[in-house]
Amino acid sequence: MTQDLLPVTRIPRTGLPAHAVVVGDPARAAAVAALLDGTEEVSYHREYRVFSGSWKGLPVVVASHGVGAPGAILLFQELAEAGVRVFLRFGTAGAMKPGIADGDLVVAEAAVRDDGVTHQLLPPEYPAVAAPEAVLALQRAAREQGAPHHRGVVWTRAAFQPGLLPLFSYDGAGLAAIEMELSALLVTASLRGLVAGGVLVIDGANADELVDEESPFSTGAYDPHREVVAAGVERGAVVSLEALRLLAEEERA
Ligand SMILES: O=P(O)(O)O[C@H]1O[C@H](CO)[C@@H](O)[C@H]1O
Ligand SMILES: O=c1cc[nH]c(=O)[nH]1
Repeated sequence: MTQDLLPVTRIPRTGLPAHAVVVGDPARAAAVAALLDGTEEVSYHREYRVFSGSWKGLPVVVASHGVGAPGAILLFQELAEAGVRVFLRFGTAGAMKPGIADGDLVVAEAAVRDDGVTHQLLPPEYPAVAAPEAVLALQRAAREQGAPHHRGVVWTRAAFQPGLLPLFSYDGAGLAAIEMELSALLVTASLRGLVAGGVLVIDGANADELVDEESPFSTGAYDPHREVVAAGVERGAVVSLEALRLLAEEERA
């Protein structure tokens, strides 16, 4: 008999744990999953690679959603259909504020909904906010792991690089970091009464600031392939899993 699979990601409709870490890169999903006990690959279809296992006794899902919110939201929706109730996005991002260094973590309090998909689903006034308990669990886990971290509002933006049209600038708005999927996760969770948050490893400055005048498609110093970023990713993986454990502990209390 064919297993009952969800249509886009091909994850099973039932039987997944309720707590999930979601990441952009399928290779990062594998690296986070390698930290679990009893890791199993659940499915791997398109960019959506899904593992299950347990972190200090807590059953968890680790899944990749690829680059960009229109594709990522399909994973978030199907994981929610499959019974995931608590989501933490563990991604990479460009820093937008002085004092936030490469390899540091940014715990998101909210996200600007420039994601390229949720405006087709909801009025623009609908907020993308992280669950306060997720913010506090991530902050506490970062502190306990000794990971340099910050809290702030994140800009989720569909365009990674600028093109010919001028992009709106949030200069002066105090945003902490820029990435591409978080607001879609936060909105998905709010609409369904689920818990979501995000923690991002800084892999350079906002790519917009780094474009080489002579090569409009160069992202200059944007470079996620450095030791300082790899070290941040290692810390961030543990911080994400620990934060899920703290959230589960709080749910039981
Ligand atoms: O490292 P991930 O989780 O993919 O996150 C960031 O990296 C990608 C862009 O390089 C986008 O997906 C962005 O959100
Ligand atoms: O989406 C992203 C990720 C890293 N750096 C950026 O500038 N943008």
